[in-house]
Amino acid sequence: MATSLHPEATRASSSDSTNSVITVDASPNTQSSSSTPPTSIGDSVSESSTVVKLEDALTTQAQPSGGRSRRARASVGTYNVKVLSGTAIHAPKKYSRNNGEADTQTRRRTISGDTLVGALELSNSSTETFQKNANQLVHDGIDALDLEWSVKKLPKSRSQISLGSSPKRTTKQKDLARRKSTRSAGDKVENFTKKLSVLGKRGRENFESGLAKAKRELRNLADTNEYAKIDLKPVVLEVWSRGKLVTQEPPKKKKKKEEEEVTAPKVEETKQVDKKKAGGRKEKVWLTKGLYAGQEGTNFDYWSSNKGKERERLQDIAPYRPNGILPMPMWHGQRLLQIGRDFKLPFDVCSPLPPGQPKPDEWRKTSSNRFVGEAAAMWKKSSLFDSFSSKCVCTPEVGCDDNCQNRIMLYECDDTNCAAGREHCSNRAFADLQERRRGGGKYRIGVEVIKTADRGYGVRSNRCFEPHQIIVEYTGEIITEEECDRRMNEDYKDNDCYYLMSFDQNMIIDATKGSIARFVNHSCNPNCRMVKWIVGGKPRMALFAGDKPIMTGDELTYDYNFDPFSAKNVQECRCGSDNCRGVLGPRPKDQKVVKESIKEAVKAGVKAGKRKLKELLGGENEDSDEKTPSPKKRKTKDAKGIKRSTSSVNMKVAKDAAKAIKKSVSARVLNARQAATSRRVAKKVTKTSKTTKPRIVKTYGKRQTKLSSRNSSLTLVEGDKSPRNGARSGRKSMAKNVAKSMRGGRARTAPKATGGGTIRVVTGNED
Ligand SMILES: C[S@@+](CC[C@H](N)C(=O)[O-])C[C@H]1O[C@@H](n2cnc3c(N)ncnc32)[C@H](O)[C@@H]1O
Repeated sequence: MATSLHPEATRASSSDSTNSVITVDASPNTQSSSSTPPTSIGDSVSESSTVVKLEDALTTQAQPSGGRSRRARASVGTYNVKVLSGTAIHAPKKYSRNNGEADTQTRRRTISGDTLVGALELSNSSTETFQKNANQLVHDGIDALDLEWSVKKLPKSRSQISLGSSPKRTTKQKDLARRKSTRSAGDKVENFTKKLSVLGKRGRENFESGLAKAKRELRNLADTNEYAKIDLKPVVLEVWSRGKLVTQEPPKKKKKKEEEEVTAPKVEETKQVDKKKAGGRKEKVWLTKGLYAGQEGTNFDYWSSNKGKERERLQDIAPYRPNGILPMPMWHGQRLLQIGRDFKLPFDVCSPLPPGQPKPDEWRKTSSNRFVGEAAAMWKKSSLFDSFSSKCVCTPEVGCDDNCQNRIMLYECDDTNCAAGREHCSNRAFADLQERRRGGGKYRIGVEVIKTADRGYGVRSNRCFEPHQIIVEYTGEIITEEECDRRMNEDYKDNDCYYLMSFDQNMIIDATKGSIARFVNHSCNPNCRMVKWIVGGKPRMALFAGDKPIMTGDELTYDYNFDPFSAKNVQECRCGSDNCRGVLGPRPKDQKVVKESIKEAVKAGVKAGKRKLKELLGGENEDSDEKTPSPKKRKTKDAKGIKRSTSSVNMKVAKDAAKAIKKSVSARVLNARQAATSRRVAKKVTKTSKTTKPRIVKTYGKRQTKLSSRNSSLTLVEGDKSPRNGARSGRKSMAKNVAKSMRGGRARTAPKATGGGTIRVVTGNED
């Protein structure tokens, strides 16, 4: 039966309090089991005298507390001597092994309480000091050993203990570490050991052995479950995963978040559940739905131009999906499906024309100009030859840009006339062309002949060209006017088609033997220009891209821009452009005149009528020598017969004048209409003349009127198989006209005037 040394100790013994240090052993000792005082001397002798003193002391101390303490005092005789003497630890184990808990408690008692008390009991004789010291020492011991912390709180294993020293410790672990250090080196322990020095040898031995045991116990307890509430798992908030630092939220924060999530609306919850896997990681949507899953569509800017029904139609094909600064490739595909666009494969991917295309038989190709007959000698003799020189003053820093003098004058730069140098000069189109063609091949040459549906042969591009880039040179034989006439009358007399272009210094390029450029057709909305340049002191013609780039496969065209000498022979244009003039050449001048003539006729008629009216009225005024009265005055003043007759005469004159105006206006309108009708008839004749052979010779010629114009003009002479004389006379007149126009051009010469050469093409109809 267990009794307590102190009323508090009694309470403690009945509880699991960690402070219950001085509880009495529950050993079945008969002496101690008896609640009655000792009846024999032996009994009393067996008890230490200090026990009596202790009893007294306790009694003295317990007296003021009343009856209960008395009972406690009465039970003093039952104190376990072993316990008090500090030998209880040597008691047989069977007495202290009722259960695990009791065992643990027993061990604890043994370590700190009983031993110390026993030691004190032996060494102290004074009851009061004993009491004080006992209490003090017990408390100090408890503090020093720090047994107040629950062993349950200790880590379960040594490895877990070592975690406490890791750089990232929890507060609990830190606290534990602090306590440990206190226990090992604190002041309390120091005081306590000082006090221990007053103990006797046996007491010290007991104490030391107890301490050693305590250490062992602690080590053992480290592996028990008693270290509860300490994080069993290592607290790792940051980990490296697949080369990335993954920071986990601290548990507190996580808990808080979880609480918030619980209160959040259910919809969000379900969303998160969708996104998250069981492991807590986000589900990779693209694994199941593809890389573009969840991507928003393009902003569909290209729809902005489509309004109304068109937009509705497109909406039906695929619903509008807004947003997206840079649409993903798939939306480009969608755009293609919806809007559609002409896709042109580059030439090196797709050969533009299938094999077996019809080729012009009569064409003999040359890639450079060649003087024939007297042309070369005449060319050199010309005083203008010396004028073909220019020097640019461009610097290498700036290069030959748009301000290059040579460029403005349509002179190509070369090593002799360029100040910028080859590397910095961009005014060498012909040299570039030569370089490009040197390797040969369709792509480098860049053009090929095609057969058009209704315009004979034509030329199309085999590659893309930048705006203003040189495409192909117009080359042929350079002949004099006389030679041109001879050829037309003799060599080409049976030809349907002539390729003669007025060139320079009264010379003509005959491209019958010439470059592919001769096949380039006319368009009222062309994509190219034929321009004459001075290259190395010699004029050369070439086809250049227009203001827009040219795509692979585009048919190349330029504006023939020829000026017909006669309105009778105009060839119908089949270029098919929106702004087609209807004829090969500029819009006939009298077409504009028609409108103007009507207007002018009306104006003139009105003017004439007014004049007549004035004359009538003015004559009257002159006769009277009076100031012209106001109509009111006159009314009141001249309300007589003469005046009346005068006014009636005036009325008659006015009527006549009005009639005259009417007549003249209607006559002029009639004239204008007649003119228009005659032109329509002439056009009809021309159309029919195209289909019937032999044809009338059509002679056109035009001098370049715009000095700044880079476009060449074309003189077209359609082949004629009608009576030779007529044809000859036609050709002669054509040659004269061309020569005249060219001479005129040179007379007013400015270098720019040479920019547009006069082109004269002699062609037969292949239809
Ligand atoms: C210099 S050739 C062009 C090559 C010619 N198509 C051929 O097969 O040799 C000019 C002639 O081509 C035809 N042509 C060119 N452009 C035309 C167009 N826009 N409309 C109708 N015919 C055109 C006309 O018959 C014209 O006389």
